[in-house]
Amino acid sequence: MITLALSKGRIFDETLPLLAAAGIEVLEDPEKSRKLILPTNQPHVRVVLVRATDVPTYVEYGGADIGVTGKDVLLEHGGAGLYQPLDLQIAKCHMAVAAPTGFDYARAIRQGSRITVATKYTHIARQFFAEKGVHVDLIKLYGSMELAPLTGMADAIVDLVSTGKTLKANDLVEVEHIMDISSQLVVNQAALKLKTAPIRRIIDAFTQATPAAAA
Ligand SMILES: Nc1ncnc2c1ncn2[C@@H]1O[C@H](COP(=O)(O)OP(=O)(O)OP(=O)(O)O)[C@@H](O)[C@H]1O
Ligand SMILES: O=P(O)(O)OC[C@H]1O[C@H](OP(=O)(O)OP(=O)(O)O)[C@H](O)[C@@H]1O
Repeated sequence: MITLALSKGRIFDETLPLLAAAGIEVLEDPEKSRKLILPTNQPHVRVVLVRATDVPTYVEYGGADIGVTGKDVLLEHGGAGLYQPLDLQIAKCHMAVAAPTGFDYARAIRQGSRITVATKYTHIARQFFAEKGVHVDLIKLYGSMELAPLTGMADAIVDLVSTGKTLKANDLVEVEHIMDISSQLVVNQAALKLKTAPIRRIIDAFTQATPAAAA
């Protein structure tokens, strides 16, 4: 049995065409079913639905053999013990620093001021500001980061940006591009040794179906 960990929403939706390329069809719609283990047309392949932030943990501890997870989640998790063979080029966005228009971020940085930054991505933020030599107080949040500067709790945020609509709707502007983000295939190292052939088949099919491989 091969167990694949996915999160509901964009990761599940954008992984479906890759699964199709591997001849795998998920037999139930996660938006309609309350099941957490979904069968596929291949009796030896199943999908488990977990929180996006839990995908690396499931794969690390063998709850799943393989998984699809954002680079953001992977960097926060640390990626310990995970084989990362492929950037799938799906769920693309970027990590950015954003601030209210009224906050002169460039000036604060120039003057070496200490700034308060709210984010779900504390590892990425800490490393980014450390490399820039910026003094930051980080406030860990689990969602709705945009609210922090609007309520006066933080000077800026570190969050994911795709269309920029969320920032715009909350009167925030992007002031730094930290890194491009896409989703990665992650594999449990022990599973790769024990189930080499079926896992390799999936990696190869996904590789063929990703834009990078086609280019
Ligand atoms: N607006 C976006 N556009 C494109 N990709 C995105 C966007 N937001 C997030 N992503 C990517 O998709 C992944 C999954 O995001 P999703 O919104 O499904 O989960 P989440 O709500 O961040 O996680 P959790 O449920 O664990 O809090 C993220 O880790 C990121 O890599
Ligand atoms: O630049 P945008 O296109 O507005 O996307 C950015 C938003 O997407 C993510 O959130 P979430 O996954 O909750 O948002 P979504 O699923 O509604 O895009 C992220 O945390 C931002 O809030």
